[in-house]
Amino acid sequence: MNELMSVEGISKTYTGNGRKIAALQGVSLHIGEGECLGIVGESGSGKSTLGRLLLALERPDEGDIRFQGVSLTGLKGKALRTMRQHIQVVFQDPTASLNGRLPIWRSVMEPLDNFPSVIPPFLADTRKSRRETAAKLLEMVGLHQDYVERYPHELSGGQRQRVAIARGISLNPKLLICDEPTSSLDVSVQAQILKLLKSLQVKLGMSYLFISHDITAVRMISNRIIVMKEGQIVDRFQSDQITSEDRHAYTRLLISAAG
Ligand SMILES: Nc1ncnc2c1ncn2[C@@H]1O[C@H](COP(=O)(O)OP(=O)(O)OP(=O)(O)O)[C@@H](O)[C@H]1O
Repeated sequence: MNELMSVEGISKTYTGNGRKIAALQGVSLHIGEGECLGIVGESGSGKSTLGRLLLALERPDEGDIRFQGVSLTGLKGKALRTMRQHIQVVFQDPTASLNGRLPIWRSVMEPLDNFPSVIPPFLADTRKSRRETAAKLLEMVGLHQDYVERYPHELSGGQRQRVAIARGISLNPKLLICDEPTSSLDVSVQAQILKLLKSLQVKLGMSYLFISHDITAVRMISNRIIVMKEGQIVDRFQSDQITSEDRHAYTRLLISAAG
């Protein structure tokens, strides 16, 4: 499997209330092309910080992040913008990530409006019309095209997350960072969203970094899993090795807490 992203020894420290918080300490990992890497750990273990650094929204204090061999840590201006096209994100709370004053089609089109020259193969027939493009993207995430004219408050939580996923895939990214994408949803809706993410990954050949505190959700979708605790990686394994005796005591604790 070709390597898409590699992370070498990254650290990030924040200062809050006059004290230093080591959010990440010497984290190294890689993500292969077409693979889903799961990141699991309890609240505060550094998962979202890792996601923000991989999105180049923040820079690490130490270490390097490479995307297809190119270091993100040194990128600026146009080069950074171009790279962003390939790494997209779906956050936990679709209500916060969608603008409540805009019809759905405008939110879905936001990334494509920022990259007018990008024409993903699955949008080749529709790219001339923004509403048609949005309708096609909604169809890809299992929503009827009539939803293009609706507003976020008219949709359920699961439907809003589908809209956020439609926006996340719109530029045909190589990597989709999913930061707790199912955590705000009811259990039955969570399963549907995981199923959708899985099928889109196969269809579009994307890689995922799937971040969650929920080891059950992570194991359902990931090829490999990394377990984080207090800013460090404490365990890493293939998903089918989750019950192996080699698992770290903390991984076992997460599994037994999940029931
Ligand atoms: N901008 C910031 N300023 C100060 N401290 C921060 C900042 N961002 C994160 N932290 C701290 O860094 C640590 C790691 O936070 P992070 O959000 O990455 O963890 P997490 O595993 O994603 O947890 P959660 O699921 O609760 O978001 C926490 O102690 C958090 O309070």
